[in-house]
Amino acid sequence: MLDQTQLKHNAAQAAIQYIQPLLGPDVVLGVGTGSTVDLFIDALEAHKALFRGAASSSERSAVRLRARGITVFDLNEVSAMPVYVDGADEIDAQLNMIKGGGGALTREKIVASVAGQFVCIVDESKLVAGLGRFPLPVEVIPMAREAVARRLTELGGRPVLRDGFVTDNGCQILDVAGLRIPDPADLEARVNNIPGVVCCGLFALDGADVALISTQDGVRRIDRQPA
Ligand SMILES: O=C[C@H](O)[C@H](O)[C@H](O)COP(=O)(O)O
Repeated sequence: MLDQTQLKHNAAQAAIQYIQPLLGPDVVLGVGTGSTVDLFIDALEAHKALFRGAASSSERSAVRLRARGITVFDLNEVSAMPVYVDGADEIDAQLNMIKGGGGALTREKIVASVAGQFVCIVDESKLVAGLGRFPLPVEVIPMAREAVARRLTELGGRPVLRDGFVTDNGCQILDVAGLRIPDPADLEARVNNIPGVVCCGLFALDGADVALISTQDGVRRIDRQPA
């Protein structure tokens, strides 16, 4: 029986295999944030001669990348990247996700938007029939926090401030339990439209293109189906 760390490790290794044909001397990879991505970064070190560097979705991952000898580029220096690799807190079979358990959701969405494809690496505990058990992280501008919280309550949620946490963008996170999410893209648009919201952790308008889901029986791949 593999434990969760071993499952995450296998997902990270599967991502290394997946990206290998995409590597080249000019290639900058998009690298996400979290404990699964930490293992991906560690595995990436052995291949660092085969690509130019990485653009990262957090200071945490940037520090780890540099410690492994991988050059980290400011996203403003990067006009294209073939692939972005990141974890998720929940993912459904349509490859909609909830992300932001580590608070990096906004930069994750930005870096992913530059990439040709989003490869999501998770262990099987993250695969759900419907999103919403994991409280939705919402990054807010601090002066708008209470106004945003009231609007999220009107949407049926129970927002709770992530106490003492400041994002890489100097903002705060509301974790919103209780939301019903029958249509993830619709809710993503609605939450992102609330004044004072920087970004919410739903990734449905642009979900993952490929999921590598690590199970006790091996890594299962799901490709996004055309709409
Ligand atoms: O902000 C954090 C990210 O969205 C992570 O990708 C997500 O929380 C999953 O992290 P982990 O791999 O540690 O479960």
